[in-house]
This record gives sequence, structure tokens and C-alpha cells, in this order.
Amino acid sequence: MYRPYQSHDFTPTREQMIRIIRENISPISKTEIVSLADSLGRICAQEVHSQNRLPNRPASQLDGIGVRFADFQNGMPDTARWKEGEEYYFSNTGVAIRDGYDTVVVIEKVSFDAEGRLRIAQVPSAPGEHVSPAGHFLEIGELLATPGMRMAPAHLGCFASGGITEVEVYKKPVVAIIPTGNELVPAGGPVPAGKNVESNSVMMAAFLREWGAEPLVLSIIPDEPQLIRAALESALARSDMVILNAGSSKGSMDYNIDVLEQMGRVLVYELGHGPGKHASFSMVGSQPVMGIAGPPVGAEITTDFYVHAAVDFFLGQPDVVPPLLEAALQEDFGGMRIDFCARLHIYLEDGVYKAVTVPRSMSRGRSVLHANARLYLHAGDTYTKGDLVRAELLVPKEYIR
Ligand SMILES: Nc1nc2c(c(=O)[nH]1)N[C@H]1C(S)=C(S)[C@@H](COP(=O)(O)OP(=O)(O)OC[C@H]3O[C@@H](n4cnc5c(N)ncnc54)[C@H](O)[C@@H]3O)O[C@H]1N2
Ligand code: MOO
Repeated sequence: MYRPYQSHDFTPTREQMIRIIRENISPISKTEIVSLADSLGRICAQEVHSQNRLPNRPASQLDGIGVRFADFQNGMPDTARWKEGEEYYFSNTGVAIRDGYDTVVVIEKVSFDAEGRLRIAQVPSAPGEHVSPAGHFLEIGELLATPGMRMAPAHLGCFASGGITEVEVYKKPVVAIIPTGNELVPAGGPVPAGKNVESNSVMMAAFLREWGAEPLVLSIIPDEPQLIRAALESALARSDMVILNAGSSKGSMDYNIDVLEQMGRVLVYELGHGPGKHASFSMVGSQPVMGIAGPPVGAEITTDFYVHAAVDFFLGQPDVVPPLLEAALQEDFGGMRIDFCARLHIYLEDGVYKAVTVPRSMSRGRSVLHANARLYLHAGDTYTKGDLVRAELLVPKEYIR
């Protein structure tokens, strides 16, 4: 299918890129049955109805004494000679009301004098007062879940009460990651001179797990078109989507786009924002392939923007935007030729959130330690010192000090 944006000249902004991804990804329809404990965070694929009625007998709503409302028909009776187990009994919260009783008096209205004689301070106002009728919490057949709902801990609790032990959920999208580059060696081993540690797949796999996808990390592929093609074919056969990492730019060993053009349709050759500008988006048949540039900082941002959105769309969910925080920028910033996603360090001073940009010159280690927010600037946006910016938080607001 012809796409007007399928051109070398089209370099999408973040919003445009998200739209292209949305247009090209269909929600996964395959489902599987998982145990209730394993269903946390999964997307429910069925309507679920309670099999239990709870309470299954009328139950006490409070700690108190169970009584017969008929005894209070003419106002407060003389309770001085009432005996436990006859006119009243001790009835605790959530416990079934004993046969022959119908009403509960809260314990705070009950007292006993020195001789042990019962005194009730207030006449119950109606029969059944402080009694939960059967089915008050849950009815048989009551709707507990609808398709598309993400399972949270409270849902698991409700399912358990409803007698549900297994849930039909959509399969996790499987995202294959192909690291490429002659200079890369696997993480955890020695790093020979001139080599670099393959770390992007570690980060990407962790992101994917966090978002509810299943990572499939392939071994490092050397910069050779036939090997990249073979790796892509194998990855596509085993996944819903592929991330082809690095080899995206203009170097003599950057073959990925050529291979993708041979195998499918390249819809986006390059982004209209940095860092991570050399990201691409292709369709091979009905499967998306996301090209992510090699340098880890850009790889982090573009994976977080676009692979996250793709996973959300595979799961039939909206793309989730991070929480925003207004902070006063402590420097002049902006005026870029293309859109740019800056990393910010926000701190709290005199009760005011203040932000400084994390300079690109800072080492990767220090900058990851330092950055707690991002700022997406459109081309030409300029800020002067003191301007309020709407930052996208990478940590909960409460963590900022
Ligand atoms: N002549 C030009 N050179 C470059 C341009 C350009 O426009 N013209 N763009 C620069 C920009 S911007 C980016 S981004 C990079 C894109 O690089 P590639 O995606 O082609 O990646 P490589 O060249 O293979 O590697 C770059 C860098 O990243 C490291 N890397 C790669 N994969 C991993 C991994 N899995 N884990 C950790 N680190 C990885 C790699 O070792 C290199 O250090 O191109 C610029 N150049
Ligand atoms: O756009 Mo490249 O990603 O500078 O880092």
C-alpha cells in the first residue's frame, strides 16, 4: 500500500511517528490461559463473571451484638436479665449472623454494669441494621472484568473472591532484538581492545518486560548484509515485531536500511528529532521492524517513545504518556534546527521545582545518574532562564528533592 510518508525526505516528529506506528500495528488476537497469580499486568481477553455469592449468608457489618429487632418494637426493652446466647450473642465483623437473629447493635453502644447486666445505649432503627445481606459484596454472575482491561492487584483479589482461578489473557507481544556491529561483545565478559559492550539489548529487554511484552534477544550479528537478512528472517518467524539495533547511519558498515528495503517497505528512514535520529520504521509483510540507532542515549529515548507505543498498540491499549511536572529552567535553552528531546535534572529548592539540562558532553554514566526528566522541544522552541517548562518525569514526583 502506498504511503505518502514513505520517503527519504519525510522525517517525522514524535507525534507523527506515534501516528505511523498506530496506523501499522493491529492488536494481538491470540490468547492464552494463565493462573490468577500470573495474570497481574496482563490484558484480560474475556468477560469474567463471579461464580460465588459473598457473603453467602447475611453477615455482621460491625463488631457488636446480634439481637432480634422484634425485641425493640416498643422501644428499649429491659435488657438487665438478657443472657448471652439467648436474647443476644457477640457478633463480629464479616461473620454470618446466627439463625434466629436479624440485627446488630454496634459494640460501642453496648455496656455491662458491675453485676454484668447488659445495657444498650440506642434502639436499633430498623430490622437488619448493620447486617450485610447475602450477595452484598459479590453476586453470582456479577461482571468482574471486560476484555481489554489490564489486571491490577485489586482485580486479582476480586477474582479470587469470585472463585476464579484462571484468566484468559492476550498473549504478550514477542519483540525480537537483533544487536548488530562488528565492534560489539556480549555484556558480562572481557572487553578486548577496540571493542564495545553490547548493552542496548539488556536495556531494551528490561523495558519490554516492564511494558508487558516478551523480549527475545538474539546474538550479536556482524555488519554483513546476508547475515543481517538471515537474522531478520529468523527473528520475524519467531516474533511479532523486531528491533534492529545500530548500523542505521551512513557508515561504510551501515547496511540495515538496504536490507530492510529488499525485504519490505521502509516507511520512515530517519526521525525529525534527536537524539536517536537514525531510527527507522519498516513493515515486512504485516510485521513491524523498528530500527533503533546504536548510541545508547538515543536508543533509550527512541525505544521508550516508540517501542513502548508499539507494545501498547499490540495490547490494544492507548499510548501512555509520562506524568508531567512544571519546573523553572535555570538556563537559556533551545533554538534547535530539528526537534530535540533533552534530558533534565530537576531539583527542589525553596519549594520550587528547578531544572537544568543534562549536557550532551556529560559521560553516559553520570548523565543516566543525573537525569530524572525529559523535555521534548519542537524545532525553534526557545526558552530563557526562569521560563517554566513542562517536563516528562522519569521518576515519581516525590523522588525529586
Ligand atoms: N557521517 C555521519 N555519521 C554519523 C551520523 C550522520 O548523520 N553522518 N549520525 C550520527 C548519529 S546522530 C547517530 S545516532 C549514529 C547512528 O549510529 P548507528 O545506528 O549506525 O550505530 P553504529 O554506528 O553501529 O554504532 C554507533 C555507536 O553505538 C554503539 N552501539 C551500537 N550498538 C550497541 C549496543 N547494542 N549496545 C551498546 N552500544 C552499541 C556502537 O558501538 C557505537 O559506539 O551515527 C552517527 N554518525
Ligand atoms: O541522533 Mo544520534 O542519535 O545523535 O544520537
